[in-house]
Formats: sequence, structure tokens, C-alpha cells
Amino acid sequence: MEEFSPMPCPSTVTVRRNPPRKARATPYTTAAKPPPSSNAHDVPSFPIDEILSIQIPLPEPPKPSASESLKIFLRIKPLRVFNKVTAAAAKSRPRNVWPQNPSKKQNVAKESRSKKSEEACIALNDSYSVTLTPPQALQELKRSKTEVFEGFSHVFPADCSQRDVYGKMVQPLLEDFLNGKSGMLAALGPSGSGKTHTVFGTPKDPGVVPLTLRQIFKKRDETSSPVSLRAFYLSIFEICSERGKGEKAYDLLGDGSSELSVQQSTIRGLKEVPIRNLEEAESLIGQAMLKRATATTNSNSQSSRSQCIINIRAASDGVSNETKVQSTDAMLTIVDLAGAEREKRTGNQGERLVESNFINNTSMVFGQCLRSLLEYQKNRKKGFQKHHQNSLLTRYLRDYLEGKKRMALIITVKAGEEDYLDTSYLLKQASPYMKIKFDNIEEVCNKRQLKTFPRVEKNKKMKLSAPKTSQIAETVSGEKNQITQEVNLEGKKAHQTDKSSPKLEDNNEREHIIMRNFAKVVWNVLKQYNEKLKVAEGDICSLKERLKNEQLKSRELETELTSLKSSCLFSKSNLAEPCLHEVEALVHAKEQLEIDTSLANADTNVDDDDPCDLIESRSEVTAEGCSESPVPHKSLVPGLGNEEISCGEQECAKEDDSCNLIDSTSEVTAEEYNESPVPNKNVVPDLANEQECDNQIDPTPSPEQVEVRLINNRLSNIQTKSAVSRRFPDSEKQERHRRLLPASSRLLAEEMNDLEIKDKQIEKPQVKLAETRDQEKSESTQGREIEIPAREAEPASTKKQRNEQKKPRRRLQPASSVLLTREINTLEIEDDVAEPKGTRGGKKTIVTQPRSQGSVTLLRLLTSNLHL
Ligand SMILES: Nc1ncnc2c1ncn2[C@@H]1O[C@H](COP(=O)(O)OP(=O)(O)OP(=O)(O)O)[C@@H](O)[C@H]1O
Repeated sequence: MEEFSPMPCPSTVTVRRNPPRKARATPYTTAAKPPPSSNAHDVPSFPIDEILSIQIPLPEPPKPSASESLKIFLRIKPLRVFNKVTAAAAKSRPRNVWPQNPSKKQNVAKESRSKKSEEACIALNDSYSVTLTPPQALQELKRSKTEVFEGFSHVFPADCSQRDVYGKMVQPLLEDFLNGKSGMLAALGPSGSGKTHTVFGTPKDPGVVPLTLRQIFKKRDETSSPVSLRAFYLSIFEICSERGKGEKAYDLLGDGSSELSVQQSTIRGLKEVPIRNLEEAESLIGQAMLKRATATTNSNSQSSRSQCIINIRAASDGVSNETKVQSTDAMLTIVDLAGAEREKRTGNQGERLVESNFINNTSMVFGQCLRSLLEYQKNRKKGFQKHHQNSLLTRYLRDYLEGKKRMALIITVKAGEEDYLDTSYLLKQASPYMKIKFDNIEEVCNKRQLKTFPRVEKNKKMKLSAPKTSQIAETVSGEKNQITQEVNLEGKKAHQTDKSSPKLEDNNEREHIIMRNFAKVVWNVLKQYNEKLKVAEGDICSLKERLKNEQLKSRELETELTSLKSSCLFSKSNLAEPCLHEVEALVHAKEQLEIDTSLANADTNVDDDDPCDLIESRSEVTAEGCSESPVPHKSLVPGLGNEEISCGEQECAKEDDSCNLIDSTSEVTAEEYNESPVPNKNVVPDLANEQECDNQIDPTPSPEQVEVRLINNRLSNIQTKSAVSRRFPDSEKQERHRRLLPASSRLLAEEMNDLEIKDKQIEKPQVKLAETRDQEKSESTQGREIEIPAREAEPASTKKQRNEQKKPRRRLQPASSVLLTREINTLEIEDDVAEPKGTRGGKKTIVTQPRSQGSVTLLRLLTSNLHL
């Protein structure tokens, strides 16, 4: 049983799913292992020293292989060309003459200053690379960077000689040429950079072509090799623009018409001149140079305005068979390109400008072809982009630009700071490799920022610009090197900052002022907008409040309207119930009117009769008249008038029981109602009342009767109003008036008020008398029954006042006001007409009257305003 006893369980179990991978040997693992720590949990210190001590081999600059079909050389033109004129001037200056001319002294000082300021933008690193540094101004503005161009077959420094160039560049080509291999040599560069100087040189300092010719004939003479058996031919032609429209080729060694016919890449009719010796060749070259198109520009006193091509063909001498000749021929082509030039620098105008455009275009196409070839050389998998079709020159040199034949290109550059842009452009286009140097440039910030945020942290690495096509090779050295570099650069930068601090301060100060002013302007504008916003908000609030008030008012009015409607409906269904609200509203409108008019007439009214007496007498008369009248002296609106009176009765009964006449009046009224065949008549005859009373039954009254009825109606209205007015004190009346009347009714009341005042002015005494009589008749018992209790109930002063108010009731109104009143009165009639309904006790009779067009319109307006 002991055999099956379980093993003691381990405290931790490691389960490995994947097989363990072997890590690559690192310096740490290969190096001597640290002594085993006694404590397993001790973390070994990071071997920073060891890592930093590792020497990573720097990538060597690519060197052109011998098999490459394109070799690029770079020649730097000296900053100041020492020519004869300057030398002579220097020599002629007496050294020991004193005192010197102050103006001359100043000029010398200026010259020395300009010499100092003229610093080279390009510096030679080694035989294969240069560093191009932008001038300080450009560094600040464009944040341009320092670039390193490398991969050149050779870089000729400024102090190199023509022979150096020949030896390094032309010699290998010439040897191949003499061995039967064709080759091409081209000089490319901005205007005035020394292309022509390099290609042709001067008699004292001959260039590539004379040196080559010398070498050819020298070799032929020195050796008895088969080379000596060859014949050499020289042809020179130029390609230039034809007034900017097209390209033309001209034979520079031809006689007569020198224009050549061009078919694609072949040029026909080109004269080849055999050269047997050096003198002949140099003479021909001299002739061609004289024919070549040149012009004076700001950049160059003898600027080439065409692409010049020199062909030296080597042919086996004595072999007449053309095919054989062709097979063994070799061609050495030397091209002096016209220099690309910027308009600003050359100052070209008109035809010269057209020329320079052509030159620039040709240079650009040549550069594109060159770039394609360089890229293809670097990475043949990419494929070759062809651009040669775009110009005659590149078509002609197609084999070379496609890498089928060997070519050597010499780039000539100027080293001055002002030539930086030209040089940079050209080098980016034609240099085999380019490496961008990352500069540690501190961002330009103003004084305040510098003060507020002192930058202690590590400077940022900035990539300032990079061409797409160029290869960017960032050399990565070890951590140690980087740290060292950074420390050095920081030190340098600090030095630079110290140097340029006054300038920077000025700039920063200026920027600070500009920004401050700008901020002020923005602040002011914002302030103004803020104020405007506040005002607008206030307006919005007030408008909202107004809107709320208006809504409340409209709600009140709607409520009022609803109540009116309901009361009206109620009154329609039951005529015994008055439409109180509307009646009250109308009555109050009239009441106000009457008060106003009575106050106005108080002084002028000479009628000192006791109103009470008058009322009594009127009541008597009315009682008499109405006892006979079949039509009760009803007011304003049939039905409504009754209702109002009824209302008045009720209220009076409540207010004052001591009113003696109420009962009797009520009785009379009741009797009248009962006896009247046409109750609730809105037209109450006054003058014609007697006639009516006589006739008693006349459903279609004559116009005169209608008019009289209207007047009576008006009077009865006034009376009714006055009666109602007594029920309320003045202040209360005003309030009620305001409250009860809808807006339209108020307007109407005002209008009526005006009308009445006008009527009063035109009133005549005799009409007054007649009216008084009529009124006495028309004022039915309801008038009395309301007035009398008021008189008795109120104090004497109030009575007197009221009497004064009563007096102006006796007036005649013009037809318009009468019509208006009638229309108001007939509001309910219309409803009644539209919807016949039962009358109280079946005694109410509806009498329709013909209406005029105006009245109909007015009626409609009133109806709409009253929302009835
Ligand atoms: N390396 C040099 N050493 C001395 N003088 C030079 C050198 N390069 C150029 N020069 C002088 O500079 C002037 C302009 O040179 P050159 O005419 O060769 O320029 P270029 O590039 O041909 O200009 P363009 O394209 O306008 O014809 C000439 O007077 C020439 O003698």
C-alpha cells in the first residue's frame, strides 16, 4: 500500500503550453554572466554601460560601382573668382599712401563686410559628399534644414583645377571611348555656375573638350596601337528655342543654312568634320563657340542660351565599309547645357524670358530623366520612368538617359549663401543620395513665453522638409552617441541663441506688440457683441412678458366671449333670461358716453327742470301712451332690452325697496308686455308713436316711421344706460365698463361717444322739444322704475349730479349714428331671424328691417369683433 501513497503536492505548478523559444544571443548573454545572486528575487541592474559601449558600425556612404552607367560628379565654383580686373585693381592700389580717401575707405570697409557676410552654403564633407546649410534667414523663416548629399563619384572642391576634373571624370570615359565604347559627359547646373568653364574652359585654363582632344591626339601619336589607325570626326550643334514655340537644332560647324532637321531622336544633316590634329580640332571648336547663342544676363556676362552638343566620333581609319565602321565606331558626346535660371536673378525680359523658360523646361526634363535613372540604379525592381520624350535633347540622348550607354554628369554649383536655393534644387534633383540632417531647432517663441515657460526639457527633433523622391537615410548610432550628440548640439544651440539673441528679441518684441494689439481689437469686438447680446436678451424678455400679458388678455376675452355665447345661447333657449354680459357691456359703453356728454353739457344746459319731475311726467305720459300702444317702449335690443330692464328691476328691487314706483312700473311693464302684440320691438316710435298707437297694427312701417323709431330707440338706449349707470358708482362703473366690454365693444362705445358729442353740437332747440316729448313717451315705465329708486335712495347732491347727467339725454342723433346704433341693436335680431325661437309667453314678434350695404358690412364687422 505504501507504493501507491501520493507524492507531496508542490506549492506551484508551471504549465507551459508552447515550447520554450530560444532567444537570440545578445551582448548581455554573450558577455560574462553576472555572478549568481544569492537572493533569487534581486533584479540585476540594467546593463546600460555595456549597451552603450557597443560600437555599431556606421553605414558607409554608397560608393558608385564601376558597372554603373551613370556617374555623378560635383564641382563647386569658388565663391570669388579672382579675375584680371580685380587683380589689377588690387595691384594698382598704393599701400603706403596716407591719408586715404575716406570714401574709398568706406568702400573697402563695405567690401570687407560683404566678404565676411558672404559665407558658403555648401561644405565639402569628403570626396563623395557635401553638406548644404541654409542661410540663417531661411532657417528662421522656413525652418529649412541642413542636408547632406552624398554618393557622388567625386566632389571637386572650389580650388580644384580643370585638370583634376579631366583626370577624375573624363579620363576613364576617354579610355573607354578609345577602346570603342561610347560615352557621354554632360555639365548641368544653374546659370553662371561654371558649366561652360568646365566644358570649354579658357585658352589659359582649358576645359574638358580641349583637354580631351589633346589627349586623343597625344595618345594617337604616342602609341602605335590600332587606335592610331582610327579617324576622328567632330560635329557640334546646339538646340535652342524658336521664339518659345518649339525647339530647333543648328549646326555650329555647317556652312550656309545651319538648321538641322530633327526626327524623333535623330538629327539629320549634321556636318561631321574630320579632325586630323589638335589645331584643327581647336579651331573648329573656336568657330563653333563663336556661332553659339550667348547673351548677357545678370547672372552671367556670357550666358549660354542653348544646349550645346559636341560629338567626337572615332572610326577605324581606312575602312570604307560602312557597316564595319558602324560596328567599331565610338562616340564621345560632351554636352554643355544651358543653365537653369530664375527670373528674379537673371532679370530677363521679353525674348530673353522666353528663352529662359525654354532653358528651364529643358533642364527640368533632363533632371527628371536623370532622377529616374538614379532611382532605377538604386532599385531596379521599381521600374524605369521615361521622361525623355518631352524634349529634343533628352530624345537625342535617350540611350544615355536610359542607362544603355555610359554617362558622366558633372554638376556645377555656386557656393554662395544667395545661391542656396538654386544649389539645393539642383542637388535634390541630381544627387544620387540625400540625407537629411535633423536639426535641433528651438521653436521661436516670444519673450513672454520664454519668461513664463522656460524650456528645460530636451529639444524636439524636427524634420523640416523632405523631398519625396530622395532617399532619407538616418544614421542611428548608439544610445551613447546620441546622448553625446544631443549634449553637443545643445551646447551649440545655446551658443547660437546667444549670438542671435538681440535679433530674436527684436522679432519677439515686434510679434508681441502685434499680438497684443490684435488681442485688444478682438477683445473690443467681443465686448461690443456682448453688450448687443445683453440688449437683445432684454428685448426678448420684455417681448415675452408682453406676449404673456397678451395671451392672458386673450384668454380673458375668450372666457368672456364663451360666457357671452353661453349666456346668449341660454337667452336664445330661454328669452326670459337676459344676455347679461353683453347687455352690461353695451350699457356701460353708453353709460360712459352719457356721463361724458352730460358733464360736457352741464354748463350749457339751461333746462333747470327738476329731472325727477320730468321723469315723473314722462312716466305719466309714457304710461298713458303705452297703455294705448301695442308696441312696448322697449330699448336697445329686443329681448335684450327687456332683459336689461328685468335685470335692472331685479337689482333695483334688491338695492332699494323704498322705490315706490317700481311696483307700479313693473306692473305697467308687465301689462304692456302682455298687451303688446309686437313685444321686444327694437324700434320704438316716438313722434309716430301716437300714429302707431292709433293704427296699432302696422307690421311694415313707412320710412318716416322707421326713422322716428330709430330716434326713439336711441333715446331709449340712452335712458336704459342712465338707468343702469345709477346702479354703480362712477369708479365702479369705469371698472366694470373696462372689465365687461370686449375690445370691440369699447371701441364701439368710444365711437358712439364721439357721435353723441357731435350730435349734441348740432342739436336744435325745436328738435329738443320734440324729442323731449318723444322721449317722454318712449321712456317707458322701465326707465322710471329704475330712476326713481335711485333718486330716492341717493343723497340730494348725487341726485343733482345725476339730474345734470340726465339732461343731455334729449338729443337727436345723425342718421349715421342712428344706423350704427340700430345695427348694434339688431345683432340679436339677426340671430333671432336666423333661428326663430319661442318668445316669452309667445308674445314676442320679430320684425326684420331692410338693411343697407354699409350696415350689413358694419354688422359683419361687429359680429366678427364680438365673435358672435
Ligand atoms: N571653377 C571656376 N574657376 C574659375 N572661374 C570660374 C569657375 N567656374 C566658373 N568660372 C567663371 O564664372 C563665369 C561663369 O561661368 P560659366 O559661363 O561657365 O557659367 P555657366 O554655368 O556656363 O553659365 P550659363 O549657363 O549661363 O552659360 C565665367 O567667367 C567663368 O570663367
